[in-house]
Amino acid sequence: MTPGETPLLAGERDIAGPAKAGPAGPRGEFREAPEAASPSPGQGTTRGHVIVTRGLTKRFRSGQVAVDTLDLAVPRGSVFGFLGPNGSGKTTTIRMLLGLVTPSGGDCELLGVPMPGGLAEALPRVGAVVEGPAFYPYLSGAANLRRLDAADPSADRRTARERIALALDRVGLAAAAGKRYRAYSLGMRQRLAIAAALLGPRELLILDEPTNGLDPAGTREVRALIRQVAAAGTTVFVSSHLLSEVEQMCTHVGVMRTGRLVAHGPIEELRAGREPRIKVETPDVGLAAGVLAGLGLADPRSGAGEVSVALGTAAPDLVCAALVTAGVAVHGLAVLRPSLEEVFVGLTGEGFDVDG
Ligand SMILES: Nc1ncnc2c1ncn2[C@@H]1O[C@H](COP(=O)(O)OP(=O)(O)OP(=O)(O)O)[C@@H](O)[C@H]1O
Repeated sequence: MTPGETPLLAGERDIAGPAKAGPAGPRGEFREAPEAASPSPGQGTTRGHVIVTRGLTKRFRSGQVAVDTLDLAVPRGSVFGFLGPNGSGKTTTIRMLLGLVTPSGGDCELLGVPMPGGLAEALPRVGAVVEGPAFYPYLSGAANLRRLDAADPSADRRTARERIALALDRVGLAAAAGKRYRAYSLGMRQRLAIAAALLGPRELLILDEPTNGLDPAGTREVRALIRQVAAAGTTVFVSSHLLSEVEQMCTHVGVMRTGRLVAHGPIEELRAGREPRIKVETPDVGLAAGVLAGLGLADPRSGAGEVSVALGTAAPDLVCAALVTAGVAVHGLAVLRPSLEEVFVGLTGEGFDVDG
């Protein structure tokens, strides 16, 4: 959210879609940007990407470059985590995608349609929880959705009732549909915002920091909902400043830092790109190190009462057996896989605030 901007509802990040706006690879290899060449606008649909940007840039009048030559490609069917610390340009990017902010340079394409020219075609197929109208505290969840739906010129009046019921059901609020909004928990409020974004069939759901300000229970609710929405076939593009959150729910990730994309690709490939290590806890560090070296395991690191090496393709049980056979007192043995954070640090050369 832009500094100085006030949420329409206290304590909450509002709302909803269909993505409103004024003029508003499949599993490729994980790599560092900018070498990760995105498909050109116009290639998005053929390559199965729902969002494609090329050189997308936003320089505000103040001179601030919020987004700097962004090349992004979001595969259809993914849950794409748009990760970066506060102020790294995530919201500005989303606003440009939805036609809420005019880019200063570059191109973007939403669902295969060049923006902003194709807004009218693309936006009804996109749900977004970025900004928008407030929910009314004294109206029920269902009544709030009826108001939003009635205000959407692209929505079909004849199907409103069933679409609203379906949306409430999808977010698990069917039983609380008649309850006043002000009685909703923060998690329920955010789920209602997502329901508002799902009032029609959407190919893409864009969520800007959907768990911001939520308690752990609300966060879990929203995460579970995102997984469900994705499992039902909607691509989800979700921004977050929390690495652990992205790691838990996303299939792909793009990492922003000061307006630039510093890495992007499938999370699994990112993890797989790092070699596991095996750590032995033992009072016989020297002896253990010798055995591990004898097995051809490289990159030894010794500490007090422990030694670790790169595991490579060796089987941990055989390593353990070799240690024991050689007389090493094995007090503990663990295969360590680097956390995503460690991988990012390796890729970007620095870490960032993962806990918010
Ligand atoms: N309207 C604006 N005018 C001037 N600068 C802006 C404007 N909107 C955003 N910025 C600046 O652009 C940079 C990127 O902001 P943006 O909101 O896109 O980041 P973000 O990653 O979404 O962070 P947050 O989660 O805190 O919103 C920040 O330095 C911000 O202060």
